[in-house]
Amino acid sequence: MTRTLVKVCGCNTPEAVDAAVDAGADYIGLVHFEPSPRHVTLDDAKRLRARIPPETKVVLLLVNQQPVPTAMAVDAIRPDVVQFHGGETAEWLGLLKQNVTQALWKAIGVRSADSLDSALRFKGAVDRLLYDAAPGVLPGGNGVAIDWTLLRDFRHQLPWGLAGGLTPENVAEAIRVSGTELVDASSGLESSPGVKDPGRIRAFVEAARNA
Ligand SMILES: O=C(O)c1ccccc1N[C@@H]1O[C@H](COP(=O)(O)O)[C@@H](O)[C@H]1O
Repeated sequence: MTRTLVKVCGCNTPEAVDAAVDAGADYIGLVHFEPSPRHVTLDDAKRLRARIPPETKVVLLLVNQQPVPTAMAVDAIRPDVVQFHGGETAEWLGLLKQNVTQALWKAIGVRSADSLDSALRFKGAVDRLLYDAAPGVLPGGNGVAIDWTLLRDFRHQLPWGLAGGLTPENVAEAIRVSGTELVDASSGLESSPGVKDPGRIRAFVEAARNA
């Protein structure tokens, strides 16, 4: 049985970061996007990053940032992964990939099987695709699930992961149906928008591990 990788995203306090580390998450996401209730400034992100041990990977989430702010954020935080969750193009990400050491992930808003075909344009430009619901109020973090069967039936050409509306209650089923090797959750692990619940973080990691 393969071990499913687990990302806990939107950790914006020391308590949330510590809960995700203690639960054994593989990746911890820091959201640097002002409209989000999970936004952290670069100074706060740096402080949170310092609490994360090397065996837990840090993912910096950016949305439609220009090249200079992107470089500043990457230099300041030194994440292991940069996750792009906006309308960033394959061309731009391909250029960026030549200039940074971090792994690059691109979130894809999935509406239908066509979304998966169209995302193949990111082949060579990013290291992983993260399938999420199509943008709603925010570009992500809306707690909306996608049709997991689309992923099971697709011939994947890049490493990929599943996001969108995952919770401790549905993650085992999501892994079983989609066949994903990585799950990513944010709003489903909260007691209110932007407030992580340590108990739900623990339950999510445990449910994913036992799936
Ligand atoms: O979490 C946010 O506020 C956010 C803001 C802007 C872009 C992405 C965001 N979150 C990411 O969206 C997916 C799905 O989240 P959810 O589990 O449905 O809440 C995940 O990668 C979040 O990190």
